[in-house]
Amino acid sequence: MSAPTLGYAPTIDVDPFCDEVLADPIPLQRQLRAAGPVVHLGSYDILAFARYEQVRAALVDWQGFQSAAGVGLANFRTEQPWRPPSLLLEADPPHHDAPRRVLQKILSPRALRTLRDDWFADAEALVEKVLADGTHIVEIDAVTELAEAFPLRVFPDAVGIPQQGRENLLPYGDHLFNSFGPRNHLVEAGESRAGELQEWTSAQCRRDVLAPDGFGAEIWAAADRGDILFDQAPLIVRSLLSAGVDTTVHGLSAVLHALATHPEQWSRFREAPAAAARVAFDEAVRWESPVQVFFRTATRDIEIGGRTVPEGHKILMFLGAANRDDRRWGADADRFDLGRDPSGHVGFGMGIHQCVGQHVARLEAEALLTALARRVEHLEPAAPPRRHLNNTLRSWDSLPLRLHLA
Ligand code: HEM
Ligand SMILES: O=C(O)c1ccc(-n2ccnc2)cc1
Repeated sequence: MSAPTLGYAPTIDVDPFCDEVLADPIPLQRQLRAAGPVVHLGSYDILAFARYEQVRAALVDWQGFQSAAGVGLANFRTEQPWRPPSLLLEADPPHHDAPRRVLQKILSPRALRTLRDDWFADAEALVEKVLADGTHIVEIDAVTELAEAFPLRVFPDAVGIPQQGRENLLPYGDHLFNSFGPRNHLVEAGESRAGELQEWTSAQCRRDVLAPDGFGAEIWAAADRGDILFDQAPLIVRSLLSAGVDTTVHGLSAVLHALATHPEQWSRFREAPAAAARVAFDEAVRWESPVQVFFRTATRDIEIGGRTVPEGHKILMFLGAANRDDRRWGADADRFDLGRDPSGHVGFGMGIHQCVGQHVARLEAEALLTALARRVEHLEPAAPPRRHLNNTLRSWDSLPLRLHLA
């Protein structure tokens, strides 16, 4: 790679996708932020941003830092994508515009209002089921029994896919999020099933298998209206199946872990759960950043942070590091604090690609946390949690909790 033409970027040789960093990225995030506004990652020979200012600047500059060459390490200008590129995540305007407009309307807060009562009732039913076999104190694994169970109970039905094969959703999403990183052992472990999972996922996007009243059918109806092309409809349904489960599973795990390890915050939360639920979830997304990183590709030589990113080169945005940058969040950036205003965090991205499913995620969190607040007076870790390793997602495999019932 030609050296940047202006200034220099300090090199850090730590591999951000090695198991040790994936298990605990905080030390590397501190090192990257301290090194400077732009850092050269020796292990991949690319430039990276870990400070809030540069990450935000790159996210909103979609003309300078494009998504159409892929938002992972692989550069679609020179490498074949492992699956047909996303019409939203891996597209730039103008191609990005119509698919985005269609999903934005289908997943808007107003459109989700029709689901609110059902999702709140379902969250209560799930919490009752999980607490049923306990007396005053119940021990659970919050990952499998709550964080995975709730999205899988409500989201596939909301999309309208058949019951059969829904257990494929989590492994498909896990492989997808691994595939944004380098081809390491995590990607290799998922490759044996990748083809089968991709075929199953694509088969769920056909109009004839989708329920008549779900998000999937609404996407096909947009094609009937001419808002999108008919051959775009299945790929946009695929976006929902790719994005809609793993992300919320790990977002819910993040907020449950945060509240369980900050008991004073849980008491505060229970005083006004409806209002607190949204702040708690966004503060957990800032603090934990379930989606840790995304890449972009420079469309021209771009000056940022006093350095130049050469045209055609990939850059890596450390969203998690930006969300804990004390230049933006103050000296207590590392503290999970329900008294903070987390707005402006980049856990859902920023700009034209900002998460179009964020309102779905927030509604799921609000429903589950409100149901728990009603029945659980105190929650605490029952045993050390176990991290789930993924090239993009920060999450847990197991979160043993002890719940003291109200
Ligand atoms: C806690 C849960 C979630 C987190 C942390 C999250 C995070 C993100 C981030 C960081 C981006 C920006 C990607 C980029 O800039 O390249 C994004 C985009 C996106 N998200 Fe999410 N997401 C979550 C849940 C969801 C859900 C539930 C859905 C679907 C129902 C969804 C659908 C999408 C789509 C389609 C995009 C691409 C938008 C575009 O390119 O215009 N996400 N998400
Ligand atoms: O279109 C796709 O396949 C796709 C779109 C968005 C995500 N995503 C990432 C974070 N939130 C959602 C994942 C996959």
